[in-house]
Amino acid sequence: MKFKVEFLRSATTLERLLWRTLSLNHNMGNSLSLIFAFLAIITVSRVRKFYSGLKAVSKLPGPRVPFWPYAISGVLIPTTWWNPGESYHWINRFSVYKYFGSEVFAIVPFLVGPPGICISNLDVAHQIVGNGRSALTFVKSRSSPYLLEFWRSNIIYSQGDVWRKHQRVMGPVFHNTLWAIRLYIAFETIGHCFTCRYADVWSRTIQAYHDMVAAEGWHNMNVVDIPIVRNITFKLATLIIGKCGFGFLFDWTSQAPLPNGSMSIQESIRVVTSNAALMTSPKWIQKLPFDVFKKVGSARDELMQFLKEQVAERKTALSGFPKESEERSKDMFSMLVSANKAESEKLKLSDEEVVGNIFAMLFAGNGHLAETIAYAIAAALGCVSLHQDIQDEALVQIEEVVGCATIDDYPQLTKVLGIFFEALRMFPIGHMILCEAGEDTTLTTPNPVGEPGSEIIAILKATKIIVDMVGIQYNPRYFDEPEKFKSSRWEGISADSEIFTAFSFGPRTCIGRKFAIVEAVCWLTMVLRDWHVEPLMWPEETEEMWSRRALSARAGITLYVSDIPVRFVRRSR
Ligand code: HEM
Repeated sequence: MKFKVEFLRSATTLERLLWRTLSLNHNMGNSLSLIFAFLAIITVSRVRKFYSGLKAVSKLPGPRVPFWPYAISGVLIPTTWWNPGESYHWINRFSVYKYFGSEVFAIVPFLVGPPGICISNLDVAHQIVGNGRSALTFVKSRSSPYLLEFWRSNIIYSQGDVWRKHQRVMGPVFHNTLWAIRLYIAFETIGHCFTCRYADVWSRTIQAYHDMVAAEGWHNMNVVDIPIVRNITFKLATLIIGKCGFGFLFDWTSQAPLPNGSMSIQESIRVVTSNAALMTSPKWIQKLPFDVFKKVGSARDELMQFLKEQVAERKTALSGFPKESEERSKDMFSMLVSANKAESEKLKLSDEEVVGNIFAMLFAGNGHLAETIAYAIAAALGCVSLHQDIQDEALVQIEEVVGCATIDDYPQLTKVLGIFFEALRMFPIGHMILCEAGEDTTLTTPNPVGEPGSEIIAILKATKIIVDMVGIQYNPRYFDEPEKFKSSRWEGISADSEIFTAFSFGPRTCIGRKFAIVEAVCWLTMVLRDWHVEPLMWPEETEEMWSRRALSARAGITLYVSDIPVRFVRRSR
């Protein structure tokens, strides 16, 4: 009934006529005419949808396809010539923008989903995610309507004033901002120096490296084969975020059990992370009687409960004895709770929002925290394994910097930073930023290289906008020979520079950028200092064949890098 009312309200005269025919025929029981009328209505409404889609994107060139790539149908059907699918921009990264002769193209579906624009030009991207426009012109879009229900209100998925409220509390935890200083003064007894925060990430990463070598039994091995390198990097990432982020007490081998649960914290993080897409599917799917759904559901609920208890515990600790508070305040979770405590009642986050933020950072967004760093470091090892010369150059610098003892050495490790940046350029783990036009608007798109001037294109409200990080980072306008791994392109670019775009840019840039870079540079430094990293190849396999097999990825919530088998060969000292 609701459908009928809505349909008739928005239908054209022809569609109304067809609807009447359908109703009439239905009364007459003529099933053939019924089917015909039904198909006619569908056809007319889809044709109408298609033309309004073309209008919404100013008829920009691009694929005309049945499904929007991020609609359930578009995701479930594999990428083919008629269905772009989630990995379209990744699979076609060397050719798609060239093919359409522009850095902006439009996907217009005729069956399911909205029209959308893909962008590989930075000037245009800045018009969307940069400063300058009204916050309502382009808003963050959720790939699934169930996301908010699952992640609750948090910094990643919120907009406007709600986002500013989250940012106000979360920002100081990561940046040395005025708010942070205010907070530091207000809570001098519990405040923790902000450079120390990253020094903590650095020293714990070094510790994790040594623990890993001991626990995996590598200390007396000259050759170590690692068939799936992300298994190691995921363990590292979970450990570091667990300790520096949340103060959890686990190490490389020991597991920290959830209080009421059947699994450990690490295991629950792994289960939820690797099934994040499933958890954001409709409720009825999650209720299907499959073991995997039950396992993921209980991992999520137990973790959520555990985090709630942790908030309460930290609140008590913060108002307790200074000594006890000082201990607790060293992790970001406690900083978040105390930052929230410092806010006026009006701007405070509820306990549920605090948990929502922790939860969202652990799992939402581009996979986040553990998964993004794990995949990024895995990609760096894979890429550099094919470049012994780059490893040797990095080693010279590492040895000059004498043993990478402290975080003070970090700015001098530019070669290792270059390796990490270049791998993240080639494998942008946060592979796209999905927005949508909040109102009718325009975009100014520069003409192709060599043609001065620009063009203004009109965009209608609700059009999806994909800031394509893959497209940007493979765009020959910014990178010569983008298909080649050249870590030297980042020489002289500071770790904080927005020229490096893989962490996004503008007001909604990644707040964990420094955390991720410090951890990755530190761990890669330790590995490259002690080992040659080589591709672990099959017999008869060449480097080209290995590269095609092992250095691949697929796009989903994040860019899932494949197994990347590598071999560590001990350096002779
Ligand atoms: C290599 C690792 C990482 C990569 C490649 C990465 C990339 C990104 C990207 C591309 C965005 C923008 C997403 C969007 O606008 O849709 C983002 C946002 C964000 N990232 Fe990261 N990230 C990484 C690690 C981290 C870490 C370690 C943390 C936290 C400790 C973190 C916290 C966040 C948060 C909270 C946002 C949302 C910011 C906002 O909307 O205001 N990220 N990240």
